[in-house]
This record gives sequence, C-alpha cells and structure tokens, in this order.
Amino acid sequence: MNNQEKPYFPLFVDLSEKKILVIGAGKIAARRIQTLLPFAGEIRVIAPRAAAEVAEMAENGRIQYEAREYEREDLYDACIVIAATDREQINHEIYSVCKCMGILVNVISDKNKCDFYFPGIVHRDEIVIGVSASGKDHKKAKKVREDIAAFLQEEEKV
Ligand SMILES: C[C@@]1(CC(=O)O)c2cc3[nH]c(cc4nc(cc5[nH]c(cc(n2)[C@H]1CCC(=O)O)[C@@](C)(CC(=O)O)[C@@H]5CCC(=O)O)C(CC(=O)O)=C4CCC(=O)O)c(CCC(=O)O)c3CC(=O)O
Ligand SMILES: NC(=O)C1=CN([C@@H]2O[C@H](COP(=O)(O)OP(=O)(O)OC[C@H]3O[C@@H](n4cnc5c(N)ncnc54)[C@H](O)[C@@H]3O)[C@@H](O)[C@H]2O)C=CC1
Repeated sequence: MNNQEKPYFPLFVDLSEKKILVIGAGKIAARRIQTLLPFAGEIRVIAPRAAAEVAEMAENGRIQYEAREYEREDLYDACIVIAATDREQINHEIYSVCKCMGILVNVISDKNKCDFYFPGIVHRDEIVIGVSASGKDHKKAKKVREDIAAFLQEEEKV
C-alpha cells in the first residue's frame, strides 16, 4: 500500500513537552511552525536563512532559531522532525536518519516521506478539528476546513 491508498489516523497528541525540530525556515516551514505554535512546547528551527515570519517568531521568543546549516547530530534528541529545506537531497538525508532512529518525520518536498501529514485545523475553545485529504488533495482539505469553520461560526450565532 502506498501513501495514496491509506488513510492516516487522526491521533490527538500532547505536544506541549515534545521537542520539535524544523530544518529550513522558508515559506512552507513558516506555515508549519504557525500551525504547531498553539500546541507545541518547544520548537527549534535550524536554517542559514529565515523567512521574515520565522525571524519575527524568534525575536518574540516563541521559537528557538539557529542561523546555520543543519548537522546530523541536531536530530538525535528530537521527537518530531520537519524536513523543510529547498534541497531534496538534504530532506532525503534527514528522512533516512529519522527512519533509522524512529523519529517521526514530515518531508515537505515528498508526500511519500511523511509519517504524518499536516491537517487543516479548526480550533474553537476545547474543540480541535483536523482535516486531511490523505495526502491526495491539499486544496480539498483547505476547502473542507473553511466550510467547517463557517458552519461552527453559524452555530455560535444561534
Ligand atoms: C501532502 C501534504 C504534505 C505535508 O503534510 O507536508 C501537502 C503537500 C503539498 N502541498 C502543496 C502546496 C500547497 N499546500 C497548501 C496548503 C496546505 N497544505 C496542507 C497539507 C499538505 N500539503 C499535506 C497533506 C494534504 C492532504 O491532506 O491531502 C494543509 C492542509 C496544511 C498545511 O500545510 O498547513 C494546507 C491547507 C490548510 C488550510 O488552509 O486549512 C497551499 C496553500 C493554499 O492552498 O492556500 C499550497 C500552494 C503552494 C504554497 O503554499 O506554496 C504542494 C506543492 C504542489 C502543489 O502546489 O500542488 C505539496 C506537495 C505535494 O502534493 O506533493
Ligand atoms: N508541502 C508543501 O505544502 C509544499 C512543499 N513545497 C516544497 O518545499 C520546498 C521548500 O519550499 P519553501 O519553504 O518555499 O523554500 P524557501 O526557499 O523559502 O526556504 C528554504 C529554506 O531551506 C533552508 N536550507 C537550505 N539548505 C539548508 C541546510 N543545509 N540546512 C538547513 N536549512 C537549509 C534555507 O535556509 C531556507 O530557510 C520546495 O523546494 C518544494 O519542494 C513547495 C510548496 C508546497
């Protein structure tokens, strides 16, 4: 079974004390970090260059940012790793090390190298809804997330 045929289980997991490592700090990494921030306790970001949003999150103390290339040792104490560089070969190397070490990994440049996908999220008080299109259609996931958010907003008005 490849990733296209299997649905991923929506595991609602406590990330508040987990070490999350993001390698790369570009546009996509910034989106992933924004998504994780309300849920995560410790986000460490390593990349030679950072997108403005990432630099701002570092200045505000919301993440730890190190301006340098990643080294293999950086992975060793991580619980979850996002390989978010624009270099396919580096993302692949990160993936291989994580698989060997049993670290959960998401490679943004290859959906077949993702232990988990990022969902579209609706978060209202104690309700958290995550929408996945099983890696097949991120536009559909976004549309369904928007429809659910609109529905909940209508409910609140009643
Ligand atoms: C497989 C997956 C991998 C993963 O988890 O890493 C993946 C892969 C890819 N996305 C691409 C592009 C874009 N993705 C988005 C947005 C979202 N993408 C998300 C999830 C996922 N995207 C994962 C599971 C998807 C599923 O469930 O089926 C969401 C749900 C969550 C999130 O990313 O935060 C979020 C919507 C949330 C919301 O708004 O609610 C936008 C922006 C937009 O649409 O506005 C663009 C336009 C470009 C840009 O932004 O630069 C491309 C490049 C090819 C292409 O352009 O098609 C690939 C690679 C590929 O498909 O091979
Ligand atoms: N999953 C998704 O939603 C999408 C994924 N992509 C993929 O994501 C890749 C990255 O996209 P962007 O974020 O827009 O790129 P970007 O160019 O904005 O950022 C790349 C980042 O990687 C860092 N980097 C490069 N070499 C590194 C190293 N050795 N160690 C640590 N960091 C390093 C750079 O410093 C920079 O911060 C694209 O090449 C494409 O393959 C593209 C669109 C959507």
